[in-house]
Amino acid sequence: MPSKKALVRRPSPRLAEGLVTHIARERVDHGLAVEQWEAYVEALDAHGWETLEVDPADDCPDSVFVEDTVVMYRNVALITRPGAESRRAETPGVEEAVARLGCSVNWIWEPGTLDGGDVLKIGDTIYVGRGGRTNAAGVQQLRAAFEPLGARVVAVPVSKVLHLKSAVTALPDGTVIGHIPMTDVPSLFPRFLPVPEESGAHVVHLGGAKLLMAASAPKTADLLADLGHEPVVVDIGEFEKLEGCVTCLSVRLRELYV
Ligand SMILES: NC(=O)NCCC[C@H](N)C(=O)O
Repeated sequence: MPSKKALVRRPSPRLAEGLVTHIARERVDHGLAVEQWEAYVEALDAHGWETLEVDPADDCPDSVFVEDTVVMYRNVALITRPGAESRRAETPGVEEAVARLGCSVNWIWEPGTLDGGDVLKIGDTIYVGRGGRTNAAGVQQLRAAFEPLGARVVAVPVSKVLHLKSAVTALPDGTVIGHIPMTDVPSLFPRFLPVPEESGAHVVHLGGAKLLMAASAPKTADLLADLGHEPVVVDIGEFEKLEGCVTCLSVRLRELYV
């Protein structure tokens, strides 16, 4: 059943201590980050998404990146076991939120690790990045959770960026977009469109032709507009300093059974 709800989570007061793995640490302006987060939430609201705030996890610096804590397929919520130990305390609040929404709940268990940012769904194909945060046991558990429901799980290597979706996301027609220098094996995707900027690889389909994108990728926004898409641009610069992107600041719930 189609639904248009999105989980978001207010930035922790400790946001500036968030993990940084592939880039140099830069000072995060907390006040500006909160303003950017509010504008991001407003952009979802303005395009018909009912945003639901998961209870804040103030002791968890990276908790705003809520996408990493749960993977949705149909109305099943797979609670992850984040690859970074400092992020594991983020999951109980998310579990409670999805259970309240009537989702069936499943879990990634030790020794599995999996971050939601490593999971890209295109129809019933679920690409999963095996990289710094998601291990082989996590991939197997993802398969076991969703293949019996009709999904096909395709594992792809990720070595150049934090998560699979730091490298690639998909347009509404299923074309995968990515910045070639950050993508391990572009040929694994049946239709691949290279984009000129690293952050241009990140889009959230808001509905219709609208694509939520970061302000840091103006050339890619022009490219996508020229192909008939309608970029909706938000500045998420403070989150990009922590390797965040537009995809990881929300979890879209499109198939709740209500
Ligand atoms: N899915 C995502 O792209 N998540 C971004 C997580 C950034 C956070 N600083 C982390 O390293 O876990």
